[in-house]
Amino acid sequence: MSILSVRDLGFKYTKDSEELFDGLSFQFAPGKVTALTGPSGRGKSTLLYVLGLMLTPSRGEVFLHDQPQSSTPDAVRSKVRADQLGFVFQDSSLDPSRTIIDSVIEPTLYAGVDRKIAMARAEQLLEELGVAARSDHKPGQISGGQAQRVAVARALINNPAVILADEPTGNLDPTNAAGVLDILSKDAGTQQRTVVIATHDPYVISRADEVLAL
Ligand SMILES: Nc1ncnc2c1ncn2[C@@H]1O[C@H](COP(=O)(O)OP(=O)(O)OP(=O)(O)O)[C@@H](O)[C@H]1O
Repeated sequence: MSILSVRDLGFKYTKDSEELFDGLSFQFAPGKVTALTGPSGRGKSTLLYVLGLMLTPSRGEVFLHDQPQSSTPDAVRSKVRADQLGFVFQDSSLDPSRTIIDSVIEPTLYAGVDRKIAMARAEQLLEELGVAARSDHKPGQISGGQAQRVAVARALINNPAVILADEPTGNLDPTNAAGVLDILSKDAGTQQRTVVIATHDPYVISRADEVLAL
């Protein structure tokens, strides 16, 4: 069974705009990290939004656990997103009024996880990502690179089947970039999680199990 795949995929932002993805068919390998590469403007970020069920393809289909997703009602898609997908998006800025730890556990509220269990997992993830000491701080009090690692913890908190990440190492120095990739790829292997990372970073590409070039 496949966790995440696309078939004959095309997407247009408007009726008259150029179609992206050229009828792409691809199965993302479960338990593996796939780097999504390609020249600027080819549609890497857009593909993450399509895979994340935030944009609907203009042709073809996205499958999660072999189930087609495009024609499902919005409420079902929201539930699938909350339960099965984790996002690390560049523009997913953290809520400035919440502490880091509250930002990380927020997705567990929608999934109905016990707060104590959520807190313990959040603390463990933050520690693995090297931001534990700052968990009671607010986003304005941490650096861009720390915020990026908090976003990774937030994406992993519900143990999703799929992680979709847009340049997750963009603000990080090589040591921290390696740490983020370690946690993403370790989790991919042990949890059979499918990880898709849109990136230009040669280091990320070299660490990925597979590469999909758009
Ligand atoms: N909201 C939008 N409305 C209309 N066109 C858009 C929108 N977002 C992106 N595009 C266009 O869609 C194409 C793909 O953009 P996208 O950001 O997915 O590319 P990318 O490969 O991720 O680029 P980069 O590597 O520069 O981040 C581009 O031509 C872009 O201008």
